[in-house]
Amino acid sequence: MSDISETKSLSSFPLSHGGSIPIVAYGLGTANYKSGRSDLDKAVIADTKTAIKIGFTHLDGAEVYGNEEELGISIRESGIPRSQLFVTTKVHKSISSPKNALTTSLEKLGTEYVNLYLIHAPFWDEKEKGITIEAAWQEMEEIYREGRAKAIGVSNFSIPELKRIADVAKIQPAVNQIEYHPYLQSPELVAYHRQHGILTAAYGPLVPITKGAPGPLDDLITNLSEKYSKSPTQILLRWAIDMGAVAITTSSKEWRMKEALEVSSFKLDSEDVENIRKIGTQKQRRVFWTKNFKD
Ligand SMILES: NC(=O)c1ccc[n+]([C@@H]2O[C@H](COP(=O)([O-])OP(=O)(O)OC[C@H]3O[C@@H](n4cnc5c(N)ncnc54)[C@H](O)[C@@H]3O)[C@@H](O)[C@H]2O)c1
Ligand SMILES: OCCc1c[nH]c2ccccc12
Repeated sequence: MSDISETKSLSSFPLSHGGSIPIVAYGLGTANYKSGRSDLDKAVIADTKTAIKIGFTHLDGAEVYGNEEELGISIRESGIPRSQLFVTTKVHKSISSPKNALTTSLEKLGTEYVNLYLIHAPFWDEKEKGITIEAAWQEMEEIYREGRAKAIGVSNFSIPELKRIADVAKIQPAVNQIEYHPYLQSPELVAYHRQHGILTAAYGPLVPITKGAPGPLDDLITNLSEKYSKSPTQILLRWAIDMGAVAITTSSKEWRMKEALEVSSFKLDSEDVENIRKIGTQKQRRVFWTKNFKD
C-alpha cells in the first residue's frame, strides 16, 4: 500500500505497471448490473453519464455485470476523451480464455484498450474450465504485452493464490481488488500487497454503515462526521484511501456521487485512521462471495 502520509490531496495512486489510478471509482457492479436482458439498460447509461459528467474518471466494470455496452455508450456520449478516463473490466465467466474474453469486452466497450484488466475471482473449477490460475495469468501477461490492457491484476485473491501467480509471473499483478473496510481488514493480505507492490482496491467500503450496521464503529463514525463536517459515507471512503486503498463505490443518486467525489479534498488525521482500524477489528463481516471464501 502507499505511504499513508502521501495520500493528502492526491487524486490518484501510482501503479507498478506505470501510470496512475484515480483514488475513487464508480462501480457498475452492484446497483447497476444487468441480468438476463439483451436490450440496453437506459438507467445504467443515464447514471454512468451523470457519474462521468460530475467528475468520476475511474469506472469499474466487469464481464459478468452484463453492462459493458452501456458503459461504452456512457463513455462515448460523455464527451470526455478516452485518454482522460480510467476503465477497468474483469474476466470471470470466460476465464477459459482471458484473451478471447477481452476481445469481446473491448468490442462491447467500444474501446481499443482498458486501463486495468482483472481476473475477477480465483473461484473456478480448473478441470471444468480447462485452465489453471498460472495459465490464466500467463494469458493476462500476453494481454499486457499486446497493450490491450495498460495494467493487469486480480480480484478476490488470497495469499496462497497470489503466491501461485508469483511463482510463474514475469509481470506481477498491479492490483488486487478485494472487499475491504474496517470490518474486513485482512491485515496479512494487505501486508503481502504492500511487500509485493500490489495496490489494494477496496470494494464494499461502506459496509459498516450499510449491510454491516449496526456495529462497534457507529459512535466513532458519528463523532468523526461532526469533527470533519463530512458525512459517514465520506469518513469511510476516506478511511479506505488513507489506508492506501482505492475506494470503489456506487450509487444512482447524483448527490451521493458528488459526496463520494468530494473525498479527494480532505484527509483523516492519522490517529482517527488508527482508531477506526482498531475499533473495526471488533467485528468481522464479509458481504460478497461468502460461499467462496474460507474464513
Ligand atoms: N470485484 C468484486 O468481486 C466486487 C464485488 C463487489 C463490488 N465490486 C465493485 O465495487 C462497486 C461498489 O460496491 P458496493 O456496492 O459494495 O459499494 P459501497 O460499499 O460503496 O456501497 C454502495 C451503496 O451504499 C449506499 N450508501 C452510501 N451511503 C450510504 C449511507 N450513508 N447509508 C446507507 N447506504 C448508503 C449507496 O447508495 C450504494 O447503494 C461495485 O459497483 C463493483 O463495481 C466488486
Ligand atoms: O463484482 C461484484 C460481485 C459480482 C460477482 N458476479 C456478479 C454478477 C453480477 C453482479 C455482481 C457480481
